[in-house]
Amino acid sequence: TTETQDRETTDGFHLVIDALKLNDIDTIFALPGIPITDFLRIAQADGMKVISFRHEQHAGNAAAAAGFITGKPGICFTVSAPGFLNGLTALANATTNCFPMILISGSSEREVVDLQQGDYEEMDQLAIAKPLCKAAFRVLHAEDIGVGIARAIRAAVSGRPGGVYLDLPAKVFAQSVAKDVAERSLIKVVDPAPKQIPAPEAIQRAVDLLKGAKKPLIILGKGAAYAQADAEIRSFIEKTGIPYLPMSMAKGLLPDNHPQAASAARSYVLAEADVVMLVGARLNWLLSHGKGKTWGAGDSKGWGKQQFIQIDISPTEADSNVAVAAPLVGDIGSAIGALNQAIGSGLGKVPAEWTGAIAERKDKNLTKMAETLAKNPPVMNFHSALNVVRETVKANPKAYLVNEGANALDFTRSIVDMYEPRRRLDVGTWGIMGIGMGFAVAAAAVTGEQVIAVEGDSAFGFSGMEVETICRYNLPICIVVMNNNGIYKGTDVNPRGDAMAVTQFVKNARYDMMMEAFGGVGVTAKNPEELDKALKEAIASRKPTLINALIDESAGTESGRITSLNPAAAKKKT
Ligand SMILES: Cc1ncc(Cn2c(C)c(CCOP(=O)(O)OP(=O)(O)O)sc2=O)c(N)n1
Ligand SMILES: [Mg+2]
Repeated sequence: TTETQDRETTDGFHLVIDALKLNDIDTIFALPGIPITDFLRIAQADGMKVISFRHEQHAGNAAAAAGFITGKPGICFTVSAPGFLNGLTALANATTNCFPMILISGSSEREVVDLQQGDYEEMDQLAIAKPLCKAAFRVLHAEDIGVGIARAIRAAVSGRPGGVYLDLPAKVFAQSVAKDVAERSLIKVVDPAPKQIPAPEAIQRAVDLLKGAKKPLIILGKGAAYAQADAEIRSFIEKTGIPYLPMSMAKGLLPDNHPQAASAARSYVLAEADVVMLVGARLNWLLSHGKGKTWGAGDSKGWGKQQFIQIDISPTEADSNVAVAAPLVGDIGSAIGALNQAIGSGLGKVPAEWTGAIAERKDKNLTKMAETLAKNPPVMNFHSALNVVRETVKANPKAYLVNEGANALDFTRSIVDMYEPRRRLDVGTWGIMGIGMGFAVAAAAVTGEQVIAVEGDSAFGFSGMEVETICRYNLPICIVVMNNNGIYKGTDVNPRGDAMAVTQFVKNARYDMMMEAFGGVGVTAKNPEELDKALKEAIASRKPTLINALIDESAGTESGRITSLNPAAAKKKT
């Protein structure tokens, strides 16, 4: 009878949930629809936290950010074909950022897809996902769900973390499986991200290089933040006294106002250092590929005089751009731990000429910044607005700071200091717009902490509809839209005058009303005092809030810090 049948069988829906729960995964970021709606209902009824979004890209971004924050793969569920494609951008971005996430999409039946018979939302999703992510698997039988989830978890977090795709054709969910078979089919993954211990000779080679350095520098990448080896890293930096530069999402590993922080003398230390230790930082475009003017080389393709030590989980990362004199392959916790072991109480004093020269430039630049921040121009600009955010984050160091835009990004990165690890979530290696609300929802949902999202008005537009998601779950997120009426600025001109210029938006748009539309708090801030008051109220109330900060539309530059990446516009034909 169905009674006995129920007692003895389970199904694919429940096997997916049991496999995730068995591996301590309790949160799913998703957008319902055929064939996953009932799965999401059952998961929610079964006690999983299911956060349902308005566009799959933001559900995927939330999964990626959850992965970066927790070290466990974030889970994103989408419908087939168009839903899957919407999730792909987040999956590819997670893979580029080395954030662990698993995109699980329902898909059409293999026999129909492979014969191209025109199924509902027919697409060969596995083949399309493969080149864009770290690993991709498909499960055809419910009793393989345990293996599928286990392999996806291990692939997402072991070695270099990244995005994994898991394809579940619709009928797998409904397949029934005898309970005892189901029990045996589930896998609790043992040690999904095994330590990779660096070889002693690699440690010695690095120590010898540092010992001989006159101008050593450490660069901390987001990999160093992700590693959650915070005490080991801090101890190595303080024991050696070596100046360090945190890349954007490594800010806060040590407090940005730490005496050895060299960010305020960034261009000087990159050009002048003689031995540079990269910790979870790749020598990609963000570090000018390790060559050219940034590194003190005469011509743009020339190599500087630096000798590089590179701590990376992947043995093939070394020499990707310039020679690496001391590759240190292993997980960052093990590598830094072994280095701390090898150096005992330290490496001897860093030459005072070097630390003195850095201090001089830091003081000069910080004094100049303080003067700029102290100005209170009649029309609020990035500096006077971000001075308020700077003080707010200093007073709330555990708050997560989500940040995207161009000027809104670059000025926030240099003006708003971070004091705790993994609290700054931004556009990452790709410099992608649209991560804002997905990252903010993940940070708030996974940690319960206050989130402050500093958004360019263009950047906000990519995920703005998720304001409804934020209100629906009543998340402690305060969005500050840096409203300068456009992409980069609001003053662009269309020479024909028959339409707004291509980078302009509606003047003084009322983004705050979007938040009010869904029951949140909307505020317009015309000056720093109003911005400060609204931020304080948002943090005190922990209510979803959007502050529409009106910023001087002529402030800032095209593309912010990366203006030089714009191809030179063809000279106008005279
Ligand atoms: C997905 C995507 N689309 C477009 C871009 C190009 N882009 C875009 C569209 C930016 C928005 C800049 O405008 P904003 O209003 O967000 O910031 P500011 O006005 O403060 O500079 S920054 C940037 O690199 C991108 N990086 N990512
Ligand atoms: Mg703008």
